[in-house]
Amino acid sequence: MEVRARAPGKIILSGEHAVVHGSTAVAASIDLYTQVTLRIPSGADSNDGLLKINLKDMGLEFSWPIERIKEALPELGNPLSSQPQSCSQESLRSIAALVEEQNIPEAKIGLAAGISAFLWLYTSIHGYKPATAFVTSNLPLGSGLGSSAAFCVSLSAALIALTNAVSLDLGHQGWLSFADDDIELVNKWAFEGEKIIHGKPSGIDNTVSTFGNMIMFKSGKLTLIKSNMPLRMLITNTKVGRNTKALVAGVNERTLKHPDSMNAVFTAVDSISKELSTIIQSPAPDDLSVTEKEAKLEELMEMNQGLLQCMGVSHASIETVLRTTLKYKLSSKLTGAGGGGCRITGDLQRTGMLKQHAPVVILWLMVYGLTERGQVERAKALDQRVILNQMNSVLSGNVVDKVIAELESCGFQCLIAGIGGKGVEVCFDSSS
Ligand SMILES: Nc1ncnc2c1ncn2[C@@H]1O[C@H](COP(=O)(O)OP(=O)(O)O)[C@@H](O)[C@H]1O
Ligand SMILES: C[C@@](O)(CCOP(=O)(O)O)CC(=O)O
Ligand SMILES: [Mg+2]
Repeated sequence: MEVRARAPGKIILSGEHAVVHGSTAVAASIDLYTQVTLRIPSGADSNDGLLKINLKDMGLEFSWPIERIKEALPELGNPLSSQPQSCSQESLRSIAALVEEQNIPEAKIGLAAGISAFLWLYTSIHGYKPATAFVTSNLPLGSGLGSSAAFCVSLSAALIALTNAVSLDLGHQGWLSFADDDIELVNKWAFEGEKIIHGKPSGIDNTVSTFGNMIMFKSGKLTLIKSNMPLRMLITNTKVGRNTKALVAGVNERTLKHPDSMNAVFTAVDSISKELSTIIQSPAPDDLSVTEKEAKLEELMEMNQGLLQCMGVSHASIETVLRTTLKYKLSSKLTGAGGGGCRITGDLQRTGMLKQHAPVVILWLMVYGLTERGQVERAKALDQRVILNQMNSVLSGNVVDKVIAELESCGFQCLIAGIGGKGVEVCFDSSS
């Protein structure tokens, strides 16, 4: 039996961190994916009695004899794929021991959290069957683009697809979406994996990776957003080390210290996210209102960035990007967990879960109408005369090309992402 699953990364347009404390956030899927191929051998082909995970991009493979897993996690003998289970502290300790046995290279120690999530999800859904999971991704890990969620969602989808808990057309050629109830199950399992990687996730990342599109999310509930504006994002990767779990814990600590002030910050973020989603969804009756909407979105983004600074999750490298884009009158904000302020605490330090790893932070800004591709789209959407006026002022400096060149000269990486595409899909057809 073999299946492939792929799930997208995401950007958070507003509300990261505050969403963990109950505020509204807005997020969209991006066109970068993690893909998991799961092979469960049948009959004589026993896979040497091993459970393996092969991280193809990194050239790393980890494996455990099934007997060793049985001994470490004896309570998982009767897996219930239709009932997502949280990993208990006791199981987490046993999993940490299984991961430690693999001697993950020190430079890649951040992978320990992902490998732990794999062991929990696999054994909870399939029990003690030998199998191999192959993983590839074009998302940078630990960057704010939701690689942890894309990993958990694609893994959960592949695992669930090979059970009786869902009904999928095995003869279907090409990529296939789940039915409504089944996709909820994938999302719930993925959330259990995210808990192992993030500690206290809001669930926004796994939800947007599962359902795709653009979503508004608050306290576990999602509302799909239909954007009436073609948005494109310039994403800047500062390549500064950080870890979501540590940053979320840092915001929590600050909230315990200053509950009233921090709650006021979270309330302000809630209003920003709601206003942002209203603007994105409102119909654009004329050309001017599109420009006005863009200006308002930029202002809201700038306000959200200020509040993220209040939460203590900005970083000197992020400030450098903000200053650089501001020179060109473009606002930016960090997306995802942010950067800096990593904190290592005793118990978790042992498992390597809180150490810094794959070093990147992402920022974004709207580039609709400012790149050549954006201008073509704007030309389709707006009156030609207005476009020419706008293009003249914008093109005189070719703003986006200049800002990209300057950001890259600081050592940052830039990419333009398409947003709001499909969520998780599976494929049983090895030819596509
Ligand atoms: N393709 C992958 N293979 C293995 N582990 C992964 C993969 N993608 C993500 N992870 C796990 O998720 C961690 C990064 O998650 P996180 O700190 O939340 O940042 P982000 O979700 O923004 O990329 C990695 O260090 C690793 O443990
Ligand atoms: C900071 C947070 O809001 C988003 C984290 O995103 P990422 O793991 O940095 O991609 C945490 C969460 O919502 O679970
Ligand atoms: Mg994450």
